[in-house]
Amino acid sequence: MRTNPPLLSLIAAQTRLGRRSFGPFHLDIEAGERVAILGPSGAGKSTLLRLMAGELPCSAGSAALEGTLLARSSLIELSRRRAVLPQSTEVAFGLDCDLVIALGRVARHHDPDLAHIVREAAMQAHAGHLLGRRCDTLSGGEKARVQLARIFAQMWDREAGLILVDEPLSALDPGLQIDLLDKLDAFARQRGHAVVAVLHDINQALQAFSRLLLVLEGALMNDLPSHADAVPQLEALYGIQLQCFDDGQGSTLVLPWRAASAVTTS
Ligand SMILES: Nc1ncnc2c1ncn2[C@@H]1O[C@H](COP(=O)(O)OP(=O)(O)OP(=O)(O)O)[C@@H](O)[C@H]1O
Repeated sequence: MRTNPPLLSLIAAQTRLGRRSFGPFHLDIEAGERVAILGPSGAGKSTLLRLMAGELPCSAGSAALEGTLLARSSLIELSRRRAVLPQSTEVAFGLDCDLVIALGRVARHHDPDLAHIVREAAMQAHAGHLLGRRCDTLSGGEKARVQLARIFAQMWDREAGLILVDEPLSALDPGLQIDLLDKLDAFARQRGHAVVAVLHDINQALQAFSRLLLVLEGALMNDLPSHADAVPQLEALYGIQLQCFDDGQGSTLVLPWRAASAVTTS
């Protein structure tokens, strides 16, 4: 019998945006898990992530972090236990990158290692060379690295927390995508953090994540292990055919092939 509550627990959780309702979502995230959220554009992936983060309220059901309702947690409490990298993060007022990364630690009253942690977090996110630069002068990929460094700084000296990221790699070149995904994984593994990521790249999800949440039309269509067996559900999710390849290291790679409707009519 389990004694501890799950790291994150959504129980029939629903939320609303305008007239549209999302959910009910019913799922647990356990400490140290690697979970990818996949689905077509506009399906509700970011909305689910924001519900998990406590950024959107539950209109029904509940969302709890380690047994405490998100709605009853202060922002300072939440920032100690979970970090969020949203899809777009525009920085106003031309702040320095150092300051943007340090914002990850703003909830701490006493932070004697701040400068060291900001520097180390920047190095891990390949943003060390950007320290001292104004954030509003950076390219999209450079901004993404600074924001990832902010998350690293926030969760640097925490254990078994939750990292929620929304398309963290989409502005990066392929080499940096692979490298930063490895860095995020290593960072989280060293500290026992769970990672939940909204992704558009099915191969990244299959290779670097152990569980897939498939979201369609505002609802959770499937919650299943990240494995070649998930390919039929992925095809149904996107309405495409996926050709599968063995990567020679025990994982499956997929190539989007054509729209499912085109297949049936040909
Ligand atoms: N404030 C809002 N009011 C009304 N509708 C909204 C609001 N914010 C988002 N939506 C709509 O809710 C739906 C889900 O949005 P969401 O950002 O969760 O989708 P997504 O799956 O993350 O999409 P993408 O892959 O394109 O980023 C979209 O149709 C979007 O237009």
